[in-house]
Amino acid sequence: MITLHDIAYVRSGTADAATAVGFAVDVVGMELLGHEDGVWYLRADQRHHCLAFEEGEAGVLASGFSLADAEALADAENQLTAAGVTVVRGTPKQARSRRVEDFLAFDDPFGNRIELVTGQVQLARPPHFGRPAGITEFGHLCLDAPDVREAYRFWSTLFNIKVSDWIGELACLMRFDPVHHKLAVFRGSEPGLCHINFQVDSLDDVMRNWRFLQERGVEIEMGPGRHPQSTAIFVYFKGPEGLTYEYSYGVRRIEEPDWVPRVFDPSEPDAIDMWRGPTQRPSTQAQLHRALGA
Ligand SMILES: CC(C)c1ccc(C(=O)O)c(O)c1O
Ligand SMILES: [Fe+2]
Repeated sequence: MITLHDIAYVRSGTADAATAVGFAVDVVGMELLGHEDGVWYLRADQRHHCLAFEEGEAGVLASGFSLADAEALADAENQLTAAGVTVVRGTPKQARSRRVEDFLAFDDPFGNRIELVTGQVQLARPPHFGRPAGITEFGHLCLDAPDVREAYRFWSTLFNIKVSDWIGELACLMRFDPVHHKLAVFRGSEPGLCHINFQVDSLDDVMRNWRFLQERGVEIEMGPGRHPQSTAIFVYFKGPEGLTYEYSYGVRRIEEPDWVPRVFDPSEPDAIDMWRGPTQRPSTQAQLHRALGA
């Protein structure tokens, strides 16, 4: 089993770096750490970067996960190869571009490019945020896949991944540490990045960000709302070239060794946002009361 230590980064292509980077700094609130050889590095926490824009065609390029060390990386290569997964080792130049010591790359069963990295550079100083969005850390990434159950089988058989909750066959929320999820898979017709999440420091930060996004005319995709799964309060919004960002606050941790994943019904209005729950008395109760002359 391959032991994932943490999420590392999302690497995304951009045909318009100025707009993509400008949004990440001025709207999302990240720090532009710098750029080199056509790659722009955005920072949100101790990581050197958690979002890299690479000049070229727009669209997600890879999602990076960190492993403990070189031995773990070599072992991962052996396990993936034994499982019939084609593995490509990164070159020193490519590793430098990712600010990691070493890495390997492979595709999940749907064509999502995954990179396992060691020695992701960390910076001691706190980020110089583009604006005070209250970001505390890169929280999770959500991939698209046509078959969520198959995605779960892939991740849970090869990695230290457990499912925390299901939203039917629509989404799978997975963890490899006590955080409710750091990897999610959402049903989509094509591989891709559903969204990138940033944790913020307070409920006020979610709501202040929502107001800021509205005033900037940013497309709000969903929320503010509250996820019944992690109980986090969230807002999703659209950035340039279709990159969806999510701020959320209050993601729960799962400390119970005997946690049993729940299955939420995606046909229910409150499956993703518990604030969309019924506000009226269920019609059956109302009918019953009327019938009883209450
Ligand atoms: C709808 C998506 C996949 C989703 C569902 C639940 C949570 C959560 O409980 O925090 C998310 O962060 C999501 O992005
Ligand atoms: Fe999310």
